[in-house]
Amino acid sequence: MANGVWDTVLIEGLAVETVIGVYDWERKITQRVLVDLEMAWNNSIPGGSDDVADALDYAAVSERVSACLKTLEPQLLETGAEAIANLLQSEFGVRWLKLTLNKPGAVPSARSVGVRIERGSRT
Ligand SMILES: Nc1nc2c(c(=O)[nH]1)N=C([C@H](O)[C@@H](O)CO)CN2
Repeated sequence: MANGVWDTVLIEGLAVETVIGVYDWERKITQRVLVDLEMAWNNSIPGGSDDVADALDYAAVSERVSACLKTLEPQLLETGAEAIANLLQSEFGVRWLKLTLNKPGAVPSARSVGVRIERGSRT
């Protein structure tokens, strides 16, 4: 555990309206995807400096994640999840993340359906 980063930055329930789905009718409409993110970050540094430049800026991440899903218009939630994980690692330097994409309403008899992935390492 020594030298590992166990702090995280959270985004919960980020709502994104985008074209998503495998069926023809789904390619003609937008649907709501809910994004939940937990991202490893050493929060002791911004906690000491009080400078957002040292923080993982959840506002910037939210904007980028939303733009990614809107541009990608994926068929599968899995495709969207992989794209988000890749951009968080390459553009924001996030070393570990847990990401959940929910598509409420996709299965009317379920409260929600979705996928969850975990990428990277905290050590
Ligand atoms: N594992 C997945 N299963 C399904 C997905 C998906 O993205 N990942 N998508 C669909 C359809 O688009 C569905 O949401 C339409 O109701 C079906 N299964």
